Amino acid sequence: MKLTFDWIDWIKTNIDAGCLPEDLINKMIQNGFSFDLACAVVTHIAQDKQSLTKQDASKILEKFSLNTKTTSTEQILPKEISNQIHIQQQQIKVAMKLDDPKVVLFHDVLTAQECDEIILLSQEKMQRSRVVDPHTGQHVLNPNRTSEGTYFKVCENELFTRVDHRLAELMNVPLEHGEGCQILKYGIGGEYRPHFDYFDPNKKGTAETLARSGQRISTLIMYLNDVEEGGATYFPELGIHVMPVKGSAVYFEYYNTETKTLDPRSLHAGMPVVKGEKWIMTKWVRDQQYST
Ligand SMILES: O=C(O)CCC(=O)C(=O)O
Ligand SMILES: [Fe+2]
Repeated sequence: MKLTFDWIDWIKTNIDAGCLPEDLINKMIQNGFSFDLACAVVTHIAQDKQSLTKQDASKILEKFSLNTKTTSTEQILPKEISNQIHIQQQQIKVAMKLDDPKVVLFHDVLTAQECDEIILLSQEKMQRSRVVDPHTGQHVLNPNRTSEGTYFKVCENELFTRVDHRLAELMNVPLEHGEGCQILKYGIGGEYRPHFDYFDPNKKGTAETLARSGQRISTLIMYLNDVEEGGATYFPELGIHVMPVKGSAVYFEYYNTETKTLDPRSLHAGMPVVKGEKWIMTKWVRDQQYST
């Protein structure tokens, strides 16, 4: 069970009303919290007799979310209680959030200038996109993915040092768990048919990457330009279309590190571009340190 702002509020209200800490701890355990976490949070709040500001509650949430962060993908994005996330100088806006499965739409993850700079740097080194063949593990051309692409190693230059650190903080994962950002460009008719970002553990070709860097757990797709028509990222199982807006991004999770289960509801597609072109940047995150 995940600690939320509402739970902190509930504990404080009941402590102030004279309830016994033991009763609150029991209630939390009944709701799926671990004994250790329930004890730690209730004791912490009971010790402070002051009134609790929203800022205090956020601090408590951060402190105790960190303790449990790596045990479950539910712990990703602990700062989502707010409609804004302040990272570096960037004021990232939380525009929409689906709890289960977790899908979050962000605005202003990248500045317009960063988007333009990334496109410019990528233009020089574009290649037709390849996918990992699940049978052989080789990178092969695939008709399901009619786009051109390139990638930048983690912290490859000054721009990506800044951006990769920002994305690690936003996705609440260690920098080293992120793959290098991948850039894709789709022309008219270009698309990426429905697929999963996680690796099928039953396929021979994925064994090597799974053994080396672990499973992918989450994705952030960032839109580097406004597409004139078409080009939405579509989640058919959820009925969600994310329209490309320059600087915005869609985040989604699909691997529960506690139960080791993959979530097929994360099926998604890049819909065909009808007018204009579409540029995106994707960050995939592993459950272990990523190495090539
Ligand atoms: O083009 C899109 O909107 C989807 C891209 C995608 O699925 C990916 O990069 O994994
Ligand atoms: Fe994808």
